Amino acid sequence: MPCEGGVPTIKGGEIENYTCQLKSKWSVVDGKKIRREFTFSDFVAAMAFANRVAEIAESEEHHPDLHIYYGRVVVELWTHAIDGLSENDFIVAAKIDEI
Ligand SMILES: C[C@H](O)[C@H](O)[C@H]1CNC2=NC(N)=NC(=O)C2=N1
Repeated sequence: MPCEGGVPTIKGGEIENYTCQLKSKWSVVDGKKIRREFTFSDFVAAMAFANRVAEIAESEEHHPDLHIYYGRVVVELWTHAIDGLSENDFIVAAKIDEI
């Protein structure tokens, strides 16, 4: 379900319960975002990955912040509507981990 507010943020020890269920190691930023860096051979490969992330974001109606560099993409997930983490962030992270 897309988030339009009205749900509590996932906080504290609960964040760890979610991150440890992800296949890869996402770091927690300021207790309100999760972040992972992906590396690639060049810019074209990084862009191709970013476009696959965009497809997931559109189908889930939940959109990460993407920082695209030569050979590197940084993905940050947080839920704007509640200014913190929701289950949607972990669902999208799990799908990105499958790319
Ligand atoms: C109406 C629409 O589905 C909502 O605005 C969605 C869109 N994508 C979103 N993405 C993220 N990361 N946070 C949100 O709160 C959010 N809200």
